[in-house]
Amino acid sequence: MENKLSQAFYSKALEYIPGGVNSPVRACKSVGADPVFIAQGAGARIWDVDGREYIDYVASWGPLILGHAHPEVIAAVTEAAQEGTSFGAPTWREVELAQLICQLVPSIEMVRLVNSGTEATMSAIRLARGYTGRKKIVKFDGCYHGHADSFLVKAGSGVATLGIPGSPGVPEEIVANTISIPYNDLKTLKEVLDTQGDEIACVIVEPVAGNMGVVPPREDFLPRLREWTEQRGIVLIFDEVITGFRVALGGAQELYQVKPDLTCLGKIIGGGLPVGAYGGKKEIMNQVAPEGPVYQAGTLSGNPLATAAGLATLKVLSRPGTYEALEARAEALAQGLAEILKGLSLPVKMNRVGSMMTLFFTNQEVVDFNTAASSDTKLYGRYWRAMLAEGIYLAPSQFEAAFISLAHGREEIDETLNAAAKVLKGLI
Ligand SMILES: Cc1ncc(COP(=O)(O)O)c(C=O)c1O
Ligand SMILES: N[C@H](C=O)CCC(=O)O
Repeated sequence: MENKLSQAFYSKALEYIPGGVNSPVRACKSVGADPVFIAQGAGARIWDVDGREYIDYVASWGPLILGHAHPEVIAAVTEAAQEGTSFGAPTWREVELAQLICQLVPSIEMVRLVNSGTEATMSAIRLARGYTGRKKIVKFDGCYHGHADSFLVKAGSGVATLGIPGSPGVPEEIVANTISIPYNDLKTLKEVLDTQGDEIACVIVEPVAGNMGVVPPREDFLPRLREWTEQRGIVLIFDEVITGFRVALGGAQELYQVKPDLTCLGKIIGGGLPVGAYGGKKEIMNQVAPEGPVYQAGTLSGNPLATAAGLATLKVLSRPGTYEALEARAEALAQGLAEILKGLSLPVKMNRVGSMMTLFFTNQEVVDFNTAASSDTKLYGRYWRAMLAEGIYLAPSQFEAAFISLAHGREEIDETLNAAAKVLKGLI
């Protein structure tokens, strides 16, 4: 594979950027490859700096649900940029975006915009602690909530990919207040809530896990979580940074009909520009400064370009039939892959919720991090490299999701299935 320019950029990057990348999973270490440097994207496709074309299932790790360089998003960002890129003062698009989020996400009555998913989750747990006057937080093994100190305990995504148990630099005193328990495990959850409930400020959960690969919630997991936290005055936080506007217009809370107290958003609401948000019940959100005492701020928060891209994206997503179209494409891909796998004796399990899916290279049903971790990551690496050679760009880790966008049409799905048929046969 001709990749001279990617190699040259990577060599230079290694001199100036730790590991040559600005986020660890991009380094492709776990799939035994060097990163491909991307030059441009359009619709479902991207091109690397050496001119090779790929069908993209990373979608910037989820934000690009409309595909790359969607004309309405580009027009909105261009118009906003011509008016000025940042003011550090209130602007009208922030209010429009906040209103739209409150209208579309069932549990959100008020929302604060920030610059990343990490800022959103970090601020949400501070708010939950401030509101309840309690210190402990509960999270689930293999879920990833960004890289704030409190979350770097048995975390998913790059932390799981690189096999890092926690992180040096995170004080023990901080993570002593983080309890991490298995996903989908109601028995352990009940025990923890029964024994430590009055010290617990919040439970934070990915309502569909995406950062240990895709793991759907068991049928009673979210309803019990809601019921038991409410009974104990614990704030329930849905981290919908991936699932927000992905699995339904109103996110996982709409899909599963469970309302959290606070919701964290990011990715799609920025249409590919840096953004995050946390919102929920007015009674809790009113505790945020300057209305209340819980401090949180941001120089670029509510940025005109990011809010313009987010508004344009949400407007397209709000059109009738959008999620049905997305589901049809994802289902076609999933069915095609299932057909291919049926004829092969490969240890592969597929998990999918709407337009997010993962092929786990294991014989076990994947319901939590332990079962996800039973995957043969070396085999995934072989699959990834062979798919890349066929022009299919997948997440360079077993513990991530593949994202289907509205730009993935029949042509892209068929090309992907042809490649997968060839590659999966070659793995036997
Ligand atoms: C569920 C979830 N929460 C939080 C984050 C953190 O978001 P960001 O990378 O924008 O800080 C991510 C992704 O990185 C995520 O997938
Ligand atoms: N899984 C992460 C986010 O969802 C991947 C993004 C990153 O850490 O670079």
